[in-house]
Amino acid sequence: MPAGPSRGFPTDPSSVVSAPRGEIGAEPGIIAGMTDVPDIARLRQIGWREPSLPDDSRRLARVVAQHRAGYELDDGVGTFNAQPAGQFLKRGLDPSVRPAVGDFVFLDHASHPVIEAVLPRRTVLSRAAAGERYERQVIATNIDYVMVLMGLDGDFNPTRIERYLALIEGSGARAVVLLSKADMADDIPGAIAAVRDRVAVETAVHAINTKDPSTVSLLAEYLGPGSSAVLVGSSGAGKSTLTNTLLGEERMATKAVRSHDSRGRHTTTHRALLKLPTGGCLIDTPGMRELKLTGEENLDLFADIEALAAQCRFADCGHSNEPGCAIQAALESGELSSQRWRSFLKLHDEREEQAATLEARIKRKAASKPPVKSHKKFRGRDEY
Ligand SMILES: Nc1nc2c(ncn2[C@@H]2O[C@H](COP(=O)(O)OP(=O)(O)OP(=O)(O)O)[C@@H](O)[C@H]2O)c(=O)[nH]1
Ligand SMILES: [Zn+2]
Repeated sequence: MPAGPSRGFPTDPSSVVSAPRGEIGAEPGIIAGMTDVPDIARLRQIGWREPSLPDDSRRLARVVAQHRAGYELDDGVGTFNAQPAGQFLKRGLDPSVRPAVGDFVFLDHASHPVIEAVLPRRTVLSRAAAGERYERQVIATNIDYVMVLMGLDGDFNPTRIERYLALIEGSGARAVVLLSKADMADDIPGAIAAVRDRVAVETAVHAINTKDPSTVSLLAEYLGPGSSAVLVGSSGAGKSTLTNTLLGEERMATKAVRSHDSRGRHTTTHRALLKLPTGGCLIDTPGMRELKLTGEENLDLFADIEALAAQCRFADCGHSNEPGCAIQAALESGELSSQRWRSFLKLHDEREEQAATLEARIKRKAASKPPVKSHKKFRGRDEY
């Protein structure tokens, strides 16, 4: 796993994706009526980890939301809207270099600010996206902790946790598993053991009651100054309730879950960067809330299985009844649990299926003549 939050923020200016200054919307002559450059303490609250400010006179802010019409930013003083520079609107540009939620960006000083550059990202959460090419869609950047929330009620499903972790793997962010509704569970140690069986030893697993204010102190180690976290998990898992508890106030609408399947209604309609009393921040984007498998997750979590498979006598072994199958041997000896093998197969099948769908879509697209599109208009990523 790549280095986590302790990793420094790269500030090598040569790696900053930059648009030529003043290319679009710079509106020379309009001097912004802006507040002072925010100090480091304010930036810390929005997740700035560097000991100092970058040596650049431009305004620094963080992207907290992306709308069809542009971006919403927070500079530690307040939120405001901004447009991307022309550089980011070019057709054919790899979408992953466009500003994304979580990015620190440089802006010009115009009254209608323009994002001129995206600073290097310390972590990138992304998923595959269907397009003319096989591309990555950035979900959020510069996230230190992804808190995977799962209720200890009908929602509890250790296999799903494994799948979330596969998605987080490789992002640079660390996963923290939070088993909510501990106050309603009968067998907490059993549930924790079931999860522990499926996650890396270094992954933290906590059982919590999201309504209990003492969870704040339990989670404080992840949410200190300069830290950025996101909460993910299925609807009804308790993300909004936990957010309220962490904020110490009722900021998010929560609704009772439907009793037949323990799933909640999707009650969250906004996305934002929330500054927590513990000093860190929570990025709350609907797109993050239910991470979906895309067909491109890496299967590093199953490196042991890949290693076993490499020992099979035949390179194209189907791992069923081929002679010299190392997987079958490991299943027989108990070295590999059948449950873990089934999880691997499930994830693997899902991945293949998704990849096939994506490929078919790309082929269909290539076969049909591309429509004439205007590339002048800013077209944001679809809202979720
Ligand atoms: N007893 C108990 N109830 C909880 C806990 N966490 C959440 N709930 C309840 O579960 C329901 C759903 O919680 P939410 O916080 O709205 O869930 P969510 O994950 O934000 O759901 P979406 O906004 O739909 O994604 C609410 O009725 C909460 O009061 C917990 O730890 N213990
Ligand atoms: Zn085999």
